Amino acid sequence: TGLSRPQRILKAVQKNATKGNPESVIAAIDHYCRHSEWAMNVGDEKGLILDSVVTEVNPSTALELGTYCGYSTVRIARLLSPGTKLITLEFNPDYAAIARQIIAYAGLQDKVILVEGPSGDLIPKMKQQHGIKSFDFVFLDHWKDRYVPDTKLLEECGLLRKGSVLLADNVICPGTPEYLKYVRNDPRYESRYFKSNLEYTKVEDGLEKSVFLG
Ligand SMILES: O=C(NC/C=C/[C@H]1O[C@@H](n2cnc3c(NCCO)ncnc32)[C@H](O)[C@@H]1O)c1cc(-c2ccc(F)cc2)cc(O)c1O
Ligand SMILES: [Mg+2]
Repeated sequence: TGLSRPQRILKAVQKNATKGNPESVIAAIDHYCRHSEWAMNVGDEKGLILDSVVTEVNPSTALELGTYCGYSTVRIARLLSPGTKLITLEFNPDYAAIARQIIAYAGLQDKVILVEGPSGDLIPKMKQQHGIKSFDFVFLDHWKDRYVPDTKLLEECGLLRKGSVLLADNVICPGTPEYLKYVRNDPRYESRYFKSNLEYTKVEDGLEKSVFLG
């Protein structure tokens, strides 16, 4: 039945990007998804907001929920200081295999730890498996109905500290109403909405940045 969409995205990277050049990998995926076929990457517009928050936080420890093809993984990892790593969780082995190749093509394999499996099982293992005390930065971009349970799990596992920053994609489209209620009503969070557009479209979407106050 031919190639999958992630496989076609990988081919576009191999054809149009320069090995070891993360900017060219990002540009190749954005060009392909804007002009050939849409895919659920955070994209170039929301990607600039992601970049600015990652740069501001300059995290020593970072977590991404939902790798998919690794587009936002590359965006985040390219901005990390030397010696720091991004842990990204992906439970679909086919997507994980593509993401590994895209991350490697960007030359960022040494800055990324891609762990295959469901976040619900993996989050409680972060301390003992990866020596994580807490996460400075978390990017939520997996199933939208999992943002609240996984945020609560991060709290319960003691993986958030005073000042940890959560950045959530798609809070308008497809939408995460429960999550917005949670972080906007809980006094332990200071939240702010960054208005943007759904990747590669003119439809409104945005990112919610929430600082855990401890
Ligand atoms: O649905 C969207 N994203 C989901 C991402 C899922 C990826 O994350 C992986 N994943 C999911 N849950 C978990 C999990 N844990 C939870 C389960 O145990 N643990 C580990 N990995 C997980 C999947 O395997 C995928 O790789 C979306 C849609 C639109 C959209 C907008 C408008 C439209 F018209 C159509 C679509 C736009 C977007 O930017 C979007 O992000
Ligand atoms: Mg998304």
